[in-house]
Amino acid sequence: MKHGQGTLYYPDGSKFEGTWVKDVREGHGVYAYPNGDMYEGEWLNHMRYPRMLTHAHTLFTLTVKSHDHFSSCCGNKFVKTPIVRRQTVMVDARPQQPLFAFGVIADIQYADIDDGYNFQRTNRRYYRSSIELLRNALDSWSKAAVRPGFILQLGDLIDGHNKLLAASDRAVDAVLKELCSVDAHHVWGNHEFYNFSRDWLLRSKLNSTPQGSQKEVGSNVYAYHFSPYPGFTFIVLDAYDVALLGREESSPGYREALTLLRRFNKNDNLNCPPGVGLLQRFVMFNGGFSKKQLSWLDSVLTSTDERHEKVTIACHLPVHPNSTDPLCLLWNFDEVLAVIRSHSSVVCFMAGHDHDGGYYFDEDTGIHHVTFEGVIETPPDSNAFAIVSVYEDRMELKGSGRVADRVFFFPQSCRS
Ligand SMILES: Nc1ncnc2c1ncn2[C@@H]1O[C@H](COP(=O)(O)OP(=O)(O)O)[C@@H](O)[C@H]1O
Repeated sequence: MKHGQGTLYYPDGSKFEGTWVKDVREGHGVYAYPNGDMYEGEWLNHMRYPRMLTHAHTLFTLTVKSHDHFSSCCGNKFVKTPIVRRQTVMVDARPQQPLFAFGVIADIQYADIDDGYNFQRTNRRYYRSSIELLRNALDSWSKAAVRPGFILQLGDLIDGHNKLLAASDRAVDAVLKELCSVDAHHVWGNHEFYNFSRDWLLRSKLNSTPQGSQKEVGSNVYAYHFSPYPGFTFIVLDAYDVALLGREESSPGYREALTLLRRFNKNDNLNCPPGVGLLQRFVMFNGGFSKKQLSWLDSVLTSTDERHEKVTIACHLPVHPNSTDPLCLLWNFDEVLAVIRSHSSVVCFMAGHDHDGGYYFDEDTGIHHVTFEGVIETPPDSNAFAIVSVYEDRMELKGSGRVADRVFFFPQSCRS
């Protein structure tokens, strides 16, 4: 990961020399283009600073917090030097008050059991205290200057261990009781399917589809969209639409997913990743989108493009390889990237699943890909949640604990 002062040489012959914050160009830097052009100035979220300020009338300074525990070399081309702890950037200050705000939390994985570890035994898991961290998040959201209008719960609400202990109902009731005071939009993750069938989930309180849009994609797919504020749409996607999880072994859906998975994964244990690199994503605890869901997404985005809206997508599995460990990537990530890249309205893609979190700004499209740090691997004395304040030209994410602060500027093409 690039963090601090350094120089990166790009394959096209260009070069950036300046400051990085968790792989993102931020602060002062010089970009040399292959044709000899140069830009020296301030950078934020990978973007040249003046480009983002074309609409600004008044300016104020915003201190962006950065974590100080990442500082390693990227191949042999990144020169590591001391890291930046804080930086001051300038942002458009016209809309002092956000239009609205929302909360985000991922991978709570609550279970009333003692602490444990992930499969590789590299990260500790705090099953029992994860519900306490959810309470911290709810308390913080309730005291925010602009209270979140809704919460994006990015999946894996309770842990698969509950199934083994016949405690699934008790655990999900306990967590949903905490969430009853907020308008939560629930995304489904692999642990939902360890505990419950797809039919059960569709009939449960974990189905947060708004009234009226129940059958838009098809009766068995859990995907919908909603608009909390004029000009802004949020889309919840079903990452296990094509998957072994949640399907009866005798069903056509299971057989179709098994055929696909077996093409890439020859291991007896299908949770054991095949090969290296991006191939690792072909494991049973991941899934993908059907053609039906992709074409529904395409049609929703066609409408949001026409209305010049800003779209945020919520999904359990990340879809950009640079925003996650490849082990956690959606099976047909390339197909969904092709769809969202063909539309101008998508500004942000939010996911969970990879508990270490990740972030990548796709410069070509202006889409921010954020993977949220998981509550389950967050020590009881820390936190992992965010509040996102939405303005006309940007979203400001204020992270707590392991979640870093970020500013997501909207691409020019989205601005009305
Ligand atoms: N390399 C692996 N080989 C075999 N099984 C694995 C491997 N990695 C994970 N698993 C299994 O896959 C499931 C999901 O893995 P886990 O790391 O617990 O995912 P999550 O982060 O969603 O909790 C678990 O049942 C785990 O034991």
